[in-house]
Amino acid sequence: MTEYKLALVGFGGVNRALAQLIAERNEGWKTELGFSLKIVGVTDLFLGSLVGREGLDAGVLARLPSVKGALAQLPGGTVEALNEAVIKDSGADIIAEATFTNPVDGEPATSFCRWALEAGKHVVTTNKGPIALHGAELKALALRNKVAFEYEGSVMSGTPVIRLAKQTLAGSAINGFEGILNGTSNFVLTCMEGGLGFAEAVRQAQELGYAEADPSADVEGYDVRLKVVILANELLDAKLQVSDVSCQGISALTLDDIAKARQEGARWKLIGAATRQADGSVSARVEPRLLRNDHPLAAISGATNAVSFTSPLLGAVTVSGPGAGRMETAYALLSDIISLHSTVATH
Ligand SMILES: NC(=O)c1ccc[n+]([C@@H]2O[C@H](COP(=O)([O-])OP(=O)(O)OC[C@H]3O[C@@H](n4cnc5c(N)ncnc54)[C@H](O)[C@@H]3O)[C@@H](O)[C@H]2O)c1
Ligand SMILES: N[C@@H](CCO)C(=O)O
Repeated sequence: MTEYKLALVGFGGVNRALAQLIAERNEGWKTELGFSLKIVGVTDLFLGSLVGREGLDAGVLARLPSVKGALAQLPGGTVEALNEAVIKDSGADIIAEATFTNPVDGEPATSFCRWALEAGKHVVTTNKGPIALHGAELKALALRNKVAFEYEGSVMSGTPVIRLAKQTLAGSAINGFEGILNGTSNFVLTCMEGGLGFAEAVRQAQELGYAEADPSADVEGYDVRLKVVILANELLDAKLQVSDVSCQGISALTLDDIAKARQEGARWKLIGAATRQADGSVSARVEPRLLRNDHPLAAISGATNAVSFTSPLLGAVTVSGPGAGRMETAYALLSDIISLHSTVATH
């Protein structure tokens, strides 16, 4: 039975939920999944860092108070985030990277991924920055170092989209997609349909763990733009850069706009879409769209997301499920580990 040693980089909502999952389910995974996980390192800018080569108590970590330097209160912990040491020297086989998404240059997460891959460690991440901005380089680095680089949670949280489309829709010649790809903005629009103001709806999304560290990334569409780039490059072989995708968010929509749409049998949705053109190029955009109530994406409410892939063989194939949430996204990290385990097991 395999035991993977895991280091958690960024110990906010997602990696803390992963620690909770490990605390509650690790024993069962031995028989269910054929492996178990041992946390050997944790590092976080706010909480500090801690290495325990013999294994740290996942339950204690999951219950750690969210106060500055909290990891220094545990034996051997420090107030500094010793990211490089935890990534390279904690003895981890897998780095679970879940620091904040930087939509501008993907840092420092991209460097964390590079350090790990260069050191021969598998990387699982929910961070959209490194994939959208440096995905090709990091995938090549992983290949050269014969390790896995998995990022299912970077699009639609725990809902399987990337692997599902790449594996089970392989050969279907996907030629475009459109979707609701941001939990926060869809949650905000749903709240506003119920009469709640924009600022209060954003505050609730933050409290529920859906929003980015800077929620303007959610409501201005920048987060969706990263996801559109990831999906287009993965599934349409598009080689898009972030600047190729036009982007408009939902912050200009008022309660009046939303109420008027409802009276007319329609709903505002933030849509991310990409289409293969006749010349083979791929065009992509992020924009609020007014959808009639009978549109398949119109009924998607709250933090739920959905994406419809179009293929000449199948027509539209739509996947829907949680688009954000701490535990839902932690599950995506587990699904990445399951995937790398099956790859490692067959080599
Ligand atoms: N929460 C979700 O629903 C969700 C869903 C999908 C993807 N994601 C992505 O997953 C990642 C983590 O999300 P989260 O909700 O846990 O965010 P979070 O803000 O709760 O946690 C991020 C943590 O990273 C730490 N951090 C920031 N900079 C750091 C640095 N330089 N070194 C070490 N630690 C650093 C912060 O202190 C914080 O504790 C983000 O990239 C986010 O975009 C989140
Ligand atoms: N802030 C993001 C998290 C998931 O990527 C959202 O609300 O969709």
